[in-house]
Amino acid sequence: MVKRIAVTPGEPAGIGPDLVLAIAQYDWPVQIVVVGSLEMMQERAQQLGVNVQFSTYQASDPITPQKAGTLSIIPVALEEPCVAGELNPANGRYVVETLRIASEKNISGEFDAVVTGPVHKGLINQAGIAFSGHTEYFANQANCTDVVMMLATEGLRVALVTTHIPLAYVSKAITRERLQKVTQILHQDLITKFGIEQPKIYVCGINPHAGEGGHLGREEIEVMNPALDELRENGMQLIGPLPADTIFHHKYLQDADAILAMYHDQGLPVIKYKGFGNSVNITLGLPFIRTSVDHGTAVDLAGSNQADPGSFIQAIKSAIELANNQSSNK
Ligand SMILES: NC(=O)c1ccc[n+]([C@@H]2O[C@H](COP(=O)([O-])OP(=O)(O)OC[C@H]3O[C@@H](n4cnc5c(N)ncnc54)[C@H](O)[C@@H]3O)[C@@H](O)[C@H]2O)c1
Ligand SMILES: N[C@H](C(=O)O)[C@H](O)COP(=O)(O)O
Repeated sequence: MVKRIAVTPGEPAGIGPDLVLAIAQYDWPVQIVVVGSLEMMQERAQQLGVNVQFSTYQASDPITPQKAGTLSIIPVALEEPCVAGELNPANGRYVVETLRIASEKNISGEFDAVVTGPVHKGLINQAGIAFSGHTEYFANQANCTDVVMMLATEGLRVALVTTHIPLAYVSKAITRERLQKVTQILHQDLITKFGIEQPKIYVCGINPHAGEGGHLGREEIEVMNPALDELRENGMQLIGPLPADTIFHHKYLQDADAILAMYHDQGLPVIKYKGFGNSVNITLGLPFIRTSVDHGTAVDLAGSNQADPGSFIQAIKSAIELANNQSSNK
């Protein structure tokens, strides 16, 4: 059966709309439906010199594969007109509304996945909405207490125990319960979503040199080892905690199905260095499939035809693959 995928362009003043228009230049084996402003998308297409025929999405329409040069859209009105490259906090509410509609339609089963373009977290907060990221927003919409952010590129998957929180809160947020929950979700999804029979997960320490036997921090000894030992007793293959500065050595990577990093800037700089423009951000533990790009809003490039659509294309391909795997596992 043909799958139906919702796509949110994200921040309208950034490159998200440009990326959506770029993927609309190709045929896809799924129906792609944009959730966003029709006027803004038409204006951006004109600015970029791209020809796209828009049609309004109807849930009752037959689900047909995406044809190059066309786009189906669920129109969502901007609060104020958008100029590419000029961030306007007035449109923060519009961005969140597109995410609300996309998540609602995924939770209800009308759609098989959502692929998100980049949003500007600061601007949404300036609009008066507390927002730290799609990961946390979708978890909240789906009533999930624990979800996992994982970025993947050729030869490397990096998952995070904590996501968008200040560094000062990280150590306290890594409790035995949180570490175990994240590891369990990662282990389970590597099996069910990625077809790895016996996943090997390499776990980073929190402190320099994984605490150096307790001389440079005690979280590894007091929290991490007992949490990981309990999971090992249930048959999980967990290696670590290892020093984060050496865990990304080729010797370990060739054996690892995923690296579990303790915080955002411990794991993501490595994968973005290795695969920026080709990596995909996948939220694990949600009741629906969600993938995204590995980069931000790149407001400096909006409307300029210079945005690289590589990561967005990978995010769409990955969503299709995950949706197909999900069907064959049912
Ligand atoms: N998935 C998401 O929603 C997501 C991901 C990361 C960052 N962000 C947000 O994006 C905003 C801007 O973040 P930033 O400036 O740190 O990162 P950024 O990725 O927007 O930009 C960093 C640099 O990379 C370039 N770049 C980014 N994407 C590109 C592409 N597709 N093609 C060519 N060049 C590209 C930009 O021009 C810039 O020079 C922040 O508000 C951040 O929170 C959102
Ligand atoms: N942490 C992500 C990154 O650096 O690429 C990014 O901020 C997006 O996160 P969400 O998918 O939660 O919006």
